[in-house]
Amino acid sequence: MLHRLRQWLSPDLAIDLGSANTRIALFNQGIVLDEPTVVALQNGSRKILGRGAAVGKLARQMLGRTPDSISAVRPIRHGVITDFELCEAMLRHFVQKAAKQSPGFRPRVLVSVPQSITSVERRAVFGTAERAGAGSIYLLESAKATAIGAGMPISEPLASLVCNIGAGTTEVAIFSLGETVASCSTRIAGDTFDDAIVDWMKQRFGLKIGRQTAENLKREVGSASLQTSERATEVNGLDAMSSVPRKVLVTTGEVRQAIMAPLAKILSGIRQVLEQCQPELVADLADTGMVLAGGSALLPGLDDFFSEQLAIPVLIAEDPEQTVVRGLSICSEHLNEWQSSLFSIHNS
Ligand SMILES: Nc1ncnc2c1ncn2[C@@H]1O[C@H](COP(=O)(O)OP(=O)(O)OP(=O)(O)O)[C@@H](O)[C@H]1O
Repeated sequence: MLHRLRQWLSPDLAIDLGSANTRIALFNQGIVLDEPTVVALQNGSRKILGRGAAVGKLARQMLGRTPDSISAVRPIRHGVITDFELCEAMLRHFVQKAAKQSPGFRPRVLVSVPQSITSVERRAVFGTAERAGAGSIYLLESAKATAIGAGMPISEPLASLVCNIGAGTTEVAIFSLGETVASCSTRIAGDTFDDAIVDWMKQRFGLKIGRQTAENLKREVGSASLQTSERATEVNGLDAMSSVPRKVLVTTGEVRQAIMAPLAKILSGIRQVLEQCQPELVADLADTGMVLAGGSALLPGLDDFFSEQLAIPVLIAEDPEQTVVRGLSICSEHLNEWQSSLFSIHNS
C-alpha cells in the first residue's frame, strides 16, 4: 500500500542515458519518453535556448543545420557524460516531462552505464542525476539491462551472449548463473559507422558530407551483409576540391565497404569475449546464439553478418533500441531481486 502511494506521489524512473538518445520508462507505465540526447545553445553562451526547453527533439532539428548563432551539443559521448552542466539541465527537463513529481518528493531512478565506466565517471552520473532531482540512484550496466530487457535466461546455468551496438558504445557480455562471465566494451558503434562513411565519401567520390548526411545514408541504403538487396540513393555534398555543391549516387555495397573496418573491430571484440570463456559455455552458444540490440542492430543484414562470421544463431531483440530501457524498467520494478547487480546511493 505504502509502495503504491509512493509510486503515485513520485513514480520510479528507469533512464537509458544514451550517447544519441535518452529513453525513460515509468513504474508500471512503460516507455514515456524517447528523445535525442541533444541540447541547443546560443553560440558563446552556456544558456540553453527557449528558456531551457531546446533539448531533445527540438534541439535535434537544429543539429547539422544550425544558423551561425546557434550550436547543438551532445552532452554524452561514448556512453559517458562529457558536459555535466548541460547533461544535468537536459536530464532535469526530461524528468519533468516524463513524470509529474509531487513537491518535496524525489523519485528513485535507475540509470544504465557502460561496463567500462570508471569510478570517476560513475560518480559523475550519480552527481548529475542527483542535481537533476533524483532521490535514491541506482546504476546498472547496460549489457545486463539489455539481457534482462531481451528476456534472456541469465540466471540459469547456460551461456547468454548479448551484443548491444548503440551510437557511442558497443557492449558485449556473456552471462551465466546471474554473473558476468566475460565482457567487452568498445567505443566503436553507430557514430563510428557515420564517421567511416564521411571519410569514405571523401576518398571515393571527393565529396565532403556532414555526419547527419552520413547517418541518413546508412539508414537509407546501409547493410552489413551481401545477402541484403542492393539499393541506391542520391547524396548531396560539397566537392572537396572546388567547394561547389555536387550530387553522387551511392549504393548499398558502397556503404557496406565504408563501414566494414569498424564492423570488423566489433566482430573482433565479440571473439575476444568468446575466447575469455570456458569451452563448455561457448558450446552452449551453438544453440542459444547471440542476441543483438541497440539502435545499430536495425542495420539490415547485421544479424546475417555476425551469424556467418561466428557460426552461431543471431537474433535481433524486439524493438532493439528500447531493450536497455525495458531491462531497466523490469529491474526497477523488482529492485530487491537485482540489488547485487546495482551500484547505488540514497538521498532523502
Ligand atoms: N535503421 C538503422 N540502420 C542503421 N543504424 C541505425 C538505424 N536506426 C538507428 N541506427 C543507429 O543507432 C544508433 C542509436 O542507437 P541507440 O539509440 O541504441 O544509441 P544510444 O543508446 O543513444 O547510444 P549508446 O548506448 O551507445 O550510448 C545511431 O548510431 C543510429 O544511427
